[in-house]
Amino acid sequence: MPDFTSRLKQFRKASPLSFRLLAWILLFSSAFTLLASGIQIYSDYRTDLDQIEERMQVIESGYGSSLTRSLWALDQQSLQTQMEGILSMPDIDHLRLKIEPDSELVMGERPRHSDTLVHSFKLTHNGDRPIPLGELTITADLERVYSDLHRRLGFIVGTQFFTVFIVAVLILWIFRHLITRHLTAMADYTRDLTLTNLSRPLRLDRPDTPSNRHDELGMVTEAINGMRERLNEDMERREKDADEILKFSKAIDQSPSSVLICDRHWKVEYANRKFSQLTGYAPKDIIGRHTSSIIEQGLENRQAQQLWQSVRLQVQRVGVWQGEVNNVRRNGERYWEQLVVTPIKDVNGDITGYLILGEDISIRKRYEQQLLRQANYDILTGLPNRMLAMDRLKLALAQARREENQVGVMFLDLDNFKHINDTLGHDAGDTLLVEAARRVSSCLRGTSTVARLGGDEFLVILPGMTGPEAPGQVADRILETFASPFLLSGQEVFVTTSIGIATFPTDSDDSGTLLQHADAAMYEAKRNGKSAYARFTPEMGEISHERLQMESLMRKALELGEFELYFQPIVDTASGQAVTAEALIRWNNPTLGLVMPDRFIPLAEETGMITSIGEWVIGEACRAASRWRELGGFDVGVAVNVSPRQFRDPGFTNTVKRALEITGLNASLLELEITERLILDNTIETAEILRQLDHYGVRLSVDDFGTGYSALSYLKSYPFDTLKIDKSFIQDVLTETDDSSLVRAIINMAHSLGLNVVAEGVEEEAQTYFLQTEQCDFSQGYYYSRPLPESAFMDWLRTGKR
Ligand SMILES: Nc1nc2c(ncn2[C@@H]2O[C@@H]3COP(=O)(O)O[C@H]4[C@@H](O)[C@H](n5cnc6c(=O)[nH]c(N)nc65)O[C@@H]4COP(=O)(O)O[C@H]3[C@H]2O)c(=O)[nH]1
Repeated sequence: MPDFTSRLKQFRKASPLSFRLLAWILLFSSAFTLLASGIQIYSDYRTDLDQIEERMQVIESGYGSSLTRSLWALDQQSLQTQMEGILSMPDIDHLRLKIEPDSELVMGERPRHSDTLVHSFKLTHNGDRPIPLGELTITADLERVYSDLHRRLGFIVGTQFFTVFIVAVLILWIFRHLITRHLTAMADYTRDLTLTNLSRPLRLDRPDTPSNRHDELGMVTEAINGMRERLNEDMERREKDADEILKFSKAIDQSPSSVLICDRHWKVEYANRKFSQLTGYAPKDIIGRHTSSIIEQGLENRQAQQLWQSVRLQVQRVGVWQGEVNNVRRNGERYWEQLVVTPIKDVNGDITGYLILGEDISIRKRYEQQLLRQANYDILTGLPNRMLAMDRLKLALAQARREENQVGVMFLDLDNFKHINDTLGHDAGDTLLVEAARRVSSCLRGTSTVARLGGDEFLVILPGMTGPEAPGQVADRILETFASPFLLSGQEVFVTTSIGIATFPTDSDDSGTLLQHADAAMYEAKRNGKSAYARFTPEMGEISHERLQMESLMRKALELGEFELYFQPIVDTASGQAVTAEALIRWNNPTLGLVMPDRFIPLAEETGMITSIGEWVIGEACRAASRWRELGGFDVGVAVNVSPRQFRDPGFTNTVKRALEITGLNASLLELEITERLILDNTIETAEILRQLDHYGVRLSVDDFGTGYSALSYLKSYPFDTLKIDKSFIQDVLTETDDSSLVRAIINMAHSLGLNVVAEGVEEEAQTYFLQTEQCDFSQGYYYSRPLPESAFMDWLRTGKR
C-alpha cells in the first residue's frame, strides 16, 4: 500500500495533467455509475414490490370468494388448506384471519423486523344482505427483496467501478501516449532552449505523418520551431548588427574627424579619440557638459550667443549647420575648426540627439590666408598688388562721388630700375624695390594707398582730396626721398623716379582710364628728363596710345622685314679713312613711317623684344661687312650696339658665334658696343661674357662713355679695345673748357690703359682738329657721314671721303 501511494505521488508529480484527468474521469464516472446503478436498483426494487403487491391482489381476487364460502360454511379444513396454499406463495410469511365476531386464525410466522408489506381485505357473504364474515391480513416479508437489492447493488457498483477504472486507465494511457508525453517533451525542450542551442529543432517522438503535422501538437511544435527559427534569425541579425555597430563604433572612434554625440538637450554623451587629440579634453572632462561650452570657447560672450543661436535655429530649420570656428585648445592654443552639426533622428523622425563633426582646418586656413595675401599683396614689398589697388581705387572713387571730393592717382616708375636689375643683379633690384616702396610709403598719410603694380611700377591713391594741389605736394616729397642714394650690393646708387598724376573727376571718372592717364603722364615725366612728375593732359592720351600701337606693330616687324640697318662710318681721325661702320637700326613701318631707334629701342628692351631684334641686327651686320669685303674689297669692320638685356640673354654669346660662323666674317671685324652703365655690374657673369667674346676675337667697345657713373679704372678689369666718348662732350668741346679738358683726360687715360678712343658726334671740321691734336684715334659724326642705308654707305666707301 505505501508503495502504491508513493508511486501515485510520483505519477502526480511527473504527470499532473494526467493525474488530474484520471481523478476527474474517476470522479465523473463514479458519480455517473452510482446514479445509473441507483436508478437500476431502484427500478428492480420497485418491480419486486409491485410483484408482491400484485401477488396479494391475486390472493384477494383468487382466494377471497373461496375463503368467504369456507368461512360461511365454517369449513375449517378448507380454510386451513386455502390459507396454507396462500402461505406457500413466495414472500408470504404470515396470515391472520379475523373471524366474526371475535375469533381468529393465524398461520405462519410474523417477521420480526419491520420491512414488511401488509395487505388486508374483507370477507363478506353476499346474500340478501351483505354479512361481514371476517378479514384476512396478509403480511409479506421484504427481506428477500432487500437482500436481492443489496446483492445487486454490490455487483453493479463493483463491476461499474472496475469498468470505470479500466476505462480511465486506458484513456489515461492513450492521453499520455498521444498528448502529455509530448507536452512534457515540449516543456523539456523549451526549458532547455538557450541562445546557444537554437539550431536544434523540436521533434516529437511520433511518426511525421500529415495528420500528425496538422493536429494541435503538430501546430504547437511548428509554432515552437517557427519561434526558434525567428529567434535564430533574430540572433544572427543581432550578431550581425552587433558586428556592424562594433565596426561603426571603431570607425567613429578612430575617425580622422573629431566626433561629438549629444543628447536632445545638447549634453555631450560621447567624444571620440580625435576630439581629445584636437582639443586636449579627455572624454570624462566633457561628457555631460553642454555642447555650447565646448565649441564656443574662443569666442566672446555676445559672439558665442549669436553663434549658438544660429547653430540651433539652422539645425532645427534646415537640418544641418556648418561653419568655421576659431576655437581654443585646452592648452590655450587657438585653432580653426570646420564644424558640421546635424540632428540624429529616430524611426519616427523625432530628434534624439545631435552629431557634431569637427575637422582641424588650421593649416588650410593658414594656406588660404596666405593665398589671399598672395592674391592681394605683393610678396616682395608687402604692398597691395594691382588687384587690391584697383579695388581700393574703385572704393575711393565711390566714396569721392558720395562726398563730392577728389581722388589723386599717381603712377610711379623707377627710372633706372631695369638697368640696375640688369647690371647689379636681381637681388639688388629686389632690395631697390623694397627700399623704394618704403620711401614712397613714408611720404603718405594713413588713408592713402601705395601699391606695387608689377616690375618697378607703383601706384599711389590719394583719396578724399579737397584741392588739386595735394598730388603735386606728395610727388615732391617722394622725389625728395629719392634724392639720397640707395645702398645696393655694397654700392651707393642714385635712383630716381618719374611720377604721372591723374585726378578724379577732372581727368576721368573711371578707375581704368585714370590709371592709363597717370601712366601716360608718367611717360611724359620721363620724357621731360626723369626724376620729375607730370600731371595728365589730354594730349598725353595720344602718346600713350601711340606706345601701345607701336608695341603691337613691333611684334610683327621682324616677320614683315620692316627693320633695316643704316651704317655710319667711323674714321681714322688722322687720315679720315673709314675703319669701321656703326650699324644703326631703323624701322620702316607703313603706319608709323621711318621710326628712329631712340623711339622704339627702349620699348623693345622693356618688352624683351630686343633679344630677337638684336640677334637679327648682329646677323645682318656681319652679313653686310662680309658683303663689303666680297663686293667692294673694303676691309671695314662693323660695330653693333648691344643693349644690357640682350647682353644678359643666356644665348647671346652663341648668337655672336653663330653669326660669325654663318657669314664667315673675321671676328676682329666685329665690334660690340656695350654701354658704360653695363660695366657698373661687376658681376662674375658680365666678366665671363666679356671674356668669352674676347676669346672669340670679337672687339669690345664702351659706348656713351662719360654718361654713366663708372670710373676709368673699372675698365682695367675688362677686355675692352675701344672707348667711345659720348657725343654730348664732343659737341661742346670747342666751347666748354670743362668738356675739352675732360675729353683730353679721357683720351690720355684710355691710351694709358691701352684702349683706342672714338669720338662720337663730330659735326664740325674744327672738332676734328681738336681731336687730331689730342690724338683721338677714331671719329664718328655727321661731319663724316650721317648713318646711311647700306647701298649709300657702299657708295660712300667707294667715293672715299665725305
Ligand atoms: N646729333 C648727332 N648725332 C649723331 C652724330 N653722329 C651720329 N649720331 C647719332 O648718334 C647715335 C649713335 O649711336 P649710339 O650712341 O650708340 O646710340 C644709338 C644706340 O644706342 C641705339 N641703337 C641704334 N641702333 C641700335 C641697335 O641696332 N641695337 C641697339 N641695342 N641699340 C641701337 O639707338 C641710339 C640712337 O641711334 P641713332 O638714332 O641712329 O643715332 C646714332 C647716330 O645717328 C652727330 O654728329 N650728331
